[in-house]
Amino acid sequence: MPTNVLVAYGTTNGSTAEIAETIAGVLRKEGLTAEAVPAGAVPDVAAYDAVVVGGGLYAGHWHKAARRFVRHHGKALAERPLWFFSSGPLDPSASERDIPPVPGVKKAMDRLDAAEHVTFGGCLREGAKGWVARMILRDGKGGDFRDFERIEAWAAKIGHELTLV
Ligand SMILES: Cc1cc2nc3c(=O)[nH]c(=O)nc-3n(C[C@H](O)[C@H](O)[C@H](O)COP(=O)(O)O)c2cc1C
Repeated sequence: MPTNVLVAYGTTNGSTAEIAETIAGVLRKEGLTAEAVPAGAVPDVAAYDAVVVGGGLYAGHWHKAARRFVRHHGKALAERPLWFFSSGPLDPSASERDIPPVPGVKKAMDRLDAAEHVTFGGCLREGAKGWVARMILRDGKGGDFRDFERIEAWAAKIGHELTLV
């Protein structure tokens, strides 16, 4: 049976979900079984051999659903190959240099022995929830800074690492 990978994500406005779907799609192309699922909708990770967890960044923290997910499933996650990603910066910085995980995510990485963390650019579009989002958009500071080439390359690397096991 092919390795079964869960890509769990925490999102408010859907852009992290699209990153997670892209990662799962690349892993499937690599011959693995993979699905992207909202972190809050995963009751159990027992069926998965490896896990990727991603969250949108909000005020210096991972999205709440991603934080809860790693807290609730910590023991099982620590027993599996594990990767983290964040999606946040609304500028090209994430494509230009490595942006380290926010402190809470770094702590979870150390605790659960995650293999790697990557920060991808974020996305904020018209219709985003909340008054802060509306203010950012009003100031012309929104946009889509996700680098799907980089996302796909990262997913392919995970796929290779899992098929080597
Ligand atoms: C209220 C608010 C707070 C944010 N805080 C951060 C932040 O602390 N760091 C960051 O890099 N991006 C921040 N962002 C940008 C979001 O992380 C970005 O829009 C991300 O793509 C959202 O993911 P989602 O669409 O999956 O919810 C913030 C956006 C909003 C609207």
